[in-house]
Amino acid sequence: MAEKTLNPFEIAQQQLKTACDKLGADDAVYELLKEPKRVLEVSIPVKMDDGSIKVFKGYRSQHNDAIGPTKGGIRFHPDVTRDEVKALSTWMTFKCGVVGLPYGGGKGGITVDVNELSEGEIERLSRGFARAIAPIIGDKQDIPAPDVNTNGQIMSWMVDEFSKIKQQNVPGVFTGKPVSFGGSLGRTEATGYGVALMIREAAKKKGLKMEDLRVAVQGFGNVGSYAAMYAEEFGAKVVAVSDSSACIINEKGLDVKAVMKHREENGKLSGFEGAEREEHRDEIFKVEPEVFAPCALENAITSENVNDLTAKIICEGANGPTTPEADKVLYDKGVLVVPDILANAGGVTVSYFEWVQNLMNYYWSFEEVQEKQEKLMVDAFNKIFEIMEEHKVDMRTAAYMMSIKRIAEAMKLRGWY
Ligand SMILES: NC(=O)c1ccc[n+]([C@@H]2O[C@H](COP(=O)([O-])OP(=O)(O)OC[C@H]3O[C@@H](n4cnc5c(N)ncnc54)[C@H](O)[C@@H]3O)[C@@H](O)[C@H]2O)c1
Repeated sequence: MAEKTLNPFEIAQQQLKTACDKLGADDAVYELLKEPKRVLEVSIPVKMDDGSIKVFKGYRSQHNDAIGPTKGGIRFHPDVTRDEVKALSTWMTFKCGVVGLPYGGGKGGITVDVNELSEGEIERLSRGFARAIAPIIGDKQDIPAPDVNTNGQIMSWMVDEFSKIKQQNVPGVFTGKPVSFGGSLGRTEATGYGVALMIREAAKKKGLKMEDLRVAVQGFGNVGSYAAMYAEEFGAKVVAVSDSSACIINEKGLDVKAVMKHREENGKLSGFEGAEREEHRDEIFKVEPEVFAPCALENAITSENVNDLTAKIICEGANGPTTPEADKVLYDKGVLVVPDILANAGGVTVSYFEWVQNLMNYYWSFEEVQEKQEKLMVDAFNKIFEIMEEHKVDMRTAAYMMSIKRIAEAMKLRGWY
């Protein structure tokens, strides 16, 4: 049966309520967190290449700033709505809280199909959005970053526009910039590296040795490819990876760097010569590994395929890859699901490092960045694992509980309740 689709903001509010109830939090905590503190809706006029004017709708939601400035990406997509942006900003509050970053959640978006725009139109739209949200953002106030269909170039235009308005250079107001323009080394690898770190820690808890692990990774983009590469570097065998084009399988272990090279040259996994077998992309659910890492899109593991999975560990590189129904089945089967808000927090963690480096104007080596990321994420994993065992809940609920407890304490100290 197909799962019920809920408005994303209603889902975020439900998850918040469950965790607040489990924590026994004061009613005021739910009341303070159930709605963003501020949502700005803007109209952005853009002069198109043909001389006409088009007006786009954009949003910036700042969910909670009890712990520090708000932080979260900006997406350019036709499906962007006010409620989606509000939900994503709520989830960012939890994600930052999980790794203990000194931020609350924010998110922004423009309702637009970028495929219909020229590069010049995208630049004018990006600069227009930066001007429109300039009154409420800043390196000590709200720090946006890239998300779906936005990138380092777009962040650079926005930094330039914001700096012109403020009449000073403010590189730390946006993260996800190219390394040559104040970005951090290690950011490209960060999310996948974090996923592999979480696989390693989860395996330790399950009493499994990395050398004995067979890993399958769904999705071979930024997150999936680096998750597979580092899992292999930590000693595991990556037996299958998939993308939209195919699932490639090698029981003896794929050479992940060779797969990355093939994907770079051909734009897809299909046709990789080092595979024993090439199947339909959904065969990834049937390869029976010890670890499954969904790193593609949301709603990948559903009640329809959850019973095909034999993995003992699921590490969610993607956002929202497991439906609530499938999550319950996995919990009942004793599968350890490392939740998205922890497993893919490497990205926002290194964005935080980028911001710190911008504020200091002093830049770290790649090794220093990865070392700092490892410490933050492994500590967070261990703390959440303890909460999970103490309260006999799944790891997702434990992660929400830890995060909400931190925010609730800050709100209490500020005298908000
Ligand atoms: N990039 C980051 O730093 C970051 C951080 C946190 C969370 N995430 C989340 O991770 C997920 C992936 O992000 P990304 O940046 O790697 O995106 P990406 O566009 O680089 O890669 C997505 C990959 O998924 C594949 N894919 C799509 N549909 C598929 C299917 N049905 N079966 C198998 N493969 C499929 C694509 O072919 C591609 O290889 C998203 O949910 C994103 O929100 C990304």
